[in-house]
Amino acid sequence: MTYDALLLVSFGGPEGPDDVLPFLRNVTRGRGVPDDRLTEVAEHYYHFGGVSPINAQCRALIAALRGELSVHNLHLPVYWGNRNWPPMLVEALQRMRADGIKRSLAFVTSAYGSYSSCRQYLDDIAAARAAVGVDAPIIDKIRHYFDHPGFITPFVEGVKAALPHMPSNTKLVFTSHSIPLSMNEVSGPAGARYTEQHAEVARIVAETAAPGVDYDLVWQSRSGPPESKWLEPDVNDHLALLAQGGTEGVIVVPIGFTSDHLEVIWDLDNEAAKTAEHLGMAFTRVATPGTHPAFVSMVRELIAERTQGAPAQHLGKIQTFDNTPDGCCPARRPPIPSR
Ligand SMILES: CC1=C(CCC(=O)O)c2cc3nc(cc4[nH]c(cc5[nH]c(cc1n2)c(C)c5CCC(=O)O)c(CCC(=O)O)c4C)C(CCC(=O)O)=C3C
Ligand SMILES: [Fe+2]
Repeated sequence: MTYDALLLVSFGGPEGPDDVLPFLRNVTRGRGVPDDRLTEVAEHYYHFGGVSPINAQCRALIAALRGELSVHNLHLPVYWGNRNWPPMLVEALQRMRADGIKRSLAFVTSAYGSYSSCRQYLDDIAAARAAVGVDAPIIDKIRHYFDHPGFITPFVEGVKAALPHMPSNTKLVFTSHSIPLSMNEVSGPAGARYTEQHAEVARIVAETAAPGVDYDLVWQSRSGPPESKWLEPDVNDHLALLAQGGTEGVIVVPIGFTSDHLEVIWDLDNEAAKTAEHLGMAFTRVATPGTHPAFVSMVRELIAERTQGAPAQHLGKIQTFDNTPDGCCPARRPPIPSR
């Protein structure tokens, strides 16, 4: 297959205080997220002047990708469209159509399966194509890359660099975004793909970077009404449990995320770090891939998989698809049970 463009698809985030509430409404439209939760999350954004770092991180990734592609003599224009805040997917597809793009690969800033981390991106791409209408470019999403060396390596390096500075009784704490249990249950053809893929990443990073050091996989940033069941334990509760058991330090590894956006700089660097401080534990948070050269090269390698049949690189042992087949994760989001 040949492609004439690469489209970066991301979440989007507010770029000033006036953007915060409209952005939150875009994200949670029809989702049953209570107002209390929105007010609380708005405060997290206001703490940073209403600016999420995610758009700047996308711009940095695009700049790095353009460099990477041109160094390798790949003349593929790079476009950018977000799901929830400008530049929106629709505008990106309109620009692509105006530029004569017929068929593009899409790299999504989420490495895993599940409705929220994969299918929702596909749904939003499909909706944007429908909105653009006739001659909208065809978009093929690049596969889940959770166990690609380019995603794993930055976390491995981060853990290795942190370990010598930590107390002897230190544990690794892998974290990702919590999702409703109902969403995890229907994720992937056999269910629980989201948690399985994360467990595999935690295992690979731990065994490579810190053999013999205990580790756990926990969840953060849960949303929805308090009564509904989401993946647990929460990172803060887990830190309390570790402290009770005599753990003196934690290396928190945010494997759920590709860049240091708000879930990382607020929910971990602020909330979880404070929790650790109250508990008297040393705390280090490892960087996300961001624009790490291995991560940037990974995108080029994933393109080569699709265009030149380059062998798929997988460090993990679980079966994954090269691409998301139609049957994978429900095309309609499983409802968050409401109160
Ligand atoms: C799995 C997952 C990822 C990782 C995969 C991926 O990266 O896509 C992710 C990423 C992100 N989530 C983000 C922001 C938000 N997520 C929310 C709400 C929700 N997230 C969910 C899941 C995920 N979210 C779910 C099931 C909800 C409940 C509502 C719904 O069913 O949709 C809300 C509403 C308020 C709240 O309740 O927190 C906000 C503001 C940002 C931007 C950060 C920034 O601005 O820097 C990013 C990268
Ligand atoms: Fe989210």
